[in-house]
Amino acid sequence: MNNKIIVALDYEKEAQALALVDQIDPSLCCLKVGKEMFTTLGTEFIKCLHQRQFDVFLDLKFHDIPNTVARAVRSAADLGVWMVDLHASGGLAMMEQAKQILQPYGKDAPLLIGVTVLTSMEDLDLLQIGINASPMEQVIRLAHLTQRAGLDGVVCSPQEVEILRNHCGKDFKLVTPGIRPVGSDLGDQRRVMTPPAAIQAGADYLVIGRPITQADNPAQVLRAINQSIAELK
Ligand SMILES: O=C(O)c1cc(=O)[nH]c(=O)n1[C@@H]1O[C@H](COP(=O)(O)O)[C@@H](O)[C@H]1O
Repeated sequence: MNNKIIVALDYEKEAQALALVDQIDPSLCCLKVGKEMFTTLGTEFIKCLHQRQFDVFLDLKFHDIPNTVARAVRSAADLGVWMVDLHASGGLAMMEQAKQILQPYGKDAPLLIGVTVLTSMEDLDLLQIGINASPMEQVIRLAHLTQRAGLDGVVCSPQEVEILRNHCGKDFKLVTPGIRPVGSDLGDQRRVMTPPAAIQAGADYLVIGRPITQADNPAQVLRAINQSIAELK
């Protein structure tokens, strides 16, 4: 898996998503299907992307009792997705059970990733939900818990990557949304970095949505971002 870019296909309609997908090559990026498109289109859409040879990150951020989450993760594995995620704040038992259910899949199991603190959140947002810690402190705490449960990595903001790399080692996957090329709109993202800066900090994968999907020429923007990363030493 050499692709560093995961394009977040956050579109209302299948035709909009396929208009982009059909212009690009699977060597350029992986694709993320999230709550909007999965709720509208379901598993058929995942199969349609697999037919086009793309690796798919099923981003449904499971968060429930251990039994329910583990069974949902097994369904994702049966779909053949490359990566699936759950909220690390669901706790150790939930994450351990989800990891456990993937054992029979061996090396065909999807990467199982824990979401730490959403990239849209800052100190005050955490305080409002009763967490009296900075995003950095909370991300580190949840990353340790995720690693203890045996998961493959975490979703965090690019701003936490450098420190997490030291805490969690080189093999722990760091997946970072909150990516904004210079000059692009922040939208609801708060803890952000540019694509080259996130890669230089040590991110394994960059999740990028609107800067690509809302562009006049999404395929061209994707190629430009890949180029900006390829130029890094
Ligand atoms: O798990 C995610 O992918 C995710 C976690 C997070 O903390 N922040 C975050 O933005 N995301 C997702 O990453 C994508 C970012 O999209 P843009 O803000 O449009 O680049 C969206 O599909 C979000 O659902």
